[in-house]
Amino acid sequence: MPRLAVFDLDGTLVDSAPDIHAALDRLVAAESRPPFTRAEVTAMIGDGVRALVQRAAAARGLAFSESLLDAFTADYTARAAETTVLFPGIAAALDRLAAEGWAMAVCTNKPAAATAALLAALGLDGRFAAVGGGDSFPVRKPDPGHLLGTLRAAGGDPARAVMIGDHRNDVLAARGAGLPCLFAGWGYGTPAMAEGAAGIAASPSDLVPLLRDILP
Ligand SMILES: O=C(O)COP(=O)(O)O
Ligand SMILES: [Mg+2]
Repeated sequence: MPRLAVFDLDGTLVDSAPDIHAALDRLVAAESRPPFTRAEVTAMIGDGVRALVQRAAAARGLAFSESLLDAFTADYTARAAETTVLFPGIAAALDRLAAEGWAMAVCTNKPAAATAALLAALGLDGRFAAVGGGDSFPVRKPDPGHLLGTLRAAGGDPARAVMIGDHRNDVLAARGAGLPCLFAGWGYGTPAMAEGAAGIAASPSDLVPLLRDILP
């Protein structure tokens, strides 16, 4: 069975904060509220779209509602790939892992529809053996069931798999599932969130050697 690398999406494979930021600004501008700073936005990413919109609404004195969530989700899904790109070095790392026989999957708290649209726009839709979105299973990260469900869909073996992510939720899901987690230090998380990770990759160019160390 091939080794499996399970990647988080936002802040790990893709720099999606600019499009998330733009969509949040459009949402609150419609309610005559001022825009966000990038730091405010990246601190709100990681627990899925409902938590994101709840945090954004609270930060701008708006009442959270299902219609606010639906408005954000529809707008963001349609425009998720306007400025979002892979972090520099990710394409080369994925190519290298594929060449070395690794299988790959995505486990993200971003809803599956926006995830699929984004991966297709980036030409990555054929790359992954499975994509587990934030609404693909009854649970999501930090619940290990999200990671284990994605791993199972990818046909992976938990003893031959590594999670790579930039948030505490990625480390917690991996630990709960009994997998090592490699922390993506270039993402939106803070250094404290790496606690419990098997290692920290400072940049995407460190990914392949560190993954080889973790799973020879
Ligand atoms: O949608 C989010 O909140 C974060 O998504 P991620 O799990 O890909 O980082
Ligand atoms: Mg992330």
